[in-house]
Amino acid sequence: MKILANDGINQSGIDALEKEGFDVITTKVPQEFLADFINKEGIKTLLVRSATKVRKELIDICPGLEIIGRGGVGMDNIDVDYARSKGLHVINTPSSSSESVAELVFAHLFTGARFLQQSNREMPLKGNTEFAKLKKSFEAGTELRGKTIGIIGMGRIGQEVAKIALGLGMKVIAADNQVGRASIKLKFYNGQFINVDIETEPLQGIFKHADFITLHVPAQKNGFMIGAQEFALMKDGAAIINCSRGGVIDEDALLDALDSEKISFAGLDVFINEPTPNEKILNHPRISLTPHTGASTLEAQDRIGISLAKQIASILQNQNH
Ligand SMILES: O=C(O)[C@H](O)COP(=O)(O)O
Repeated sequence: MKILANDGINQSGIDALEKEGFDVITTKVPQEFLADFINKEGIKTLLVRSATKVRKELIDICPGLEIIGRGGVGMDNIDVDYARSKGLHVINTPSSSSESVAELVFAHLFTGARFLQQSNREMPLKGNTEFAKLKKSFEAGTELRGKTIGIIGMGRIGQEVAKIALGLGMKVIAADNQVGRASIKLKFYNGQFINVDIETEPLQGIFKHADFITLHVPAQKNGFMIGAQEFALMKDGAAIINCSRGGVIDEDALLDALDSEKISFAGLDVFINEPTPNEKILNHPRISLTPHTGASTLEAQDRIGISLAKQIASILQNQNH
């Protein structure tokens, strides 16, 4: 049985699938030729990350498709309900990349707090001649320890962020519109068991008290979650990190908030359009940028590949019984 992994899959995933008897094709087929390829090659399982779109139209013209697998968390690139209504299996790997995304949040936080993006841009240009001047311009760095991080969205990734933050000595506050006001139990093991309860609170509390805000929510169906109004409610000099979905933050409002110094810095892994054509975002000295690489670690991609292989094998096993 042939599997097309159109956005790639790590070797561990390929090995695990081949062990189950699959033939894994990793050729990247452009979106416009995808349906033809699937039909011609008799592909029954299509694996994607976030780049390939699996919309109703594709599902309709590929009647042989049986399984759509998303190697990752967000399924906004797949018409999931429609696919399921047509009897297709749609699977994803919701817990495989949480740690990697959480670590990237802190990469952006440390970057912004210690001016790493400016250092990395400016040192090659003027590092030798203006070393002392550059050093002086980065003197207002801040520690994360002792600061308050506001986590919006306390799912798997939000909880991993909370654990790292606590380890760094930060105060954690959180909001989650799925659970409302609730107590979320964090369990972690670092050679000793530690249990910490986080009480979620309304968004307003996060805006008012957080020094750093990080977003861990799905793609928004009803417009931006963070726009000019929300920035206005934040603490002066707060920072914001978005490693969730692009449409969550209004990019124009973010640029205004940065330029008025309301917001000290931002870290963005996701953008309204990807790749982003927004030159102001790309060139802003106080935005740390990554090209949607939250889940792009060897470890996360290994776990993703193995999880997909296990789920596919189990679907087929159930079909054969
Ligand atoms: O939803 C996800 O899992 C992340 O956004 C990662 O997307 P990617 O697989 O395209 O890197």
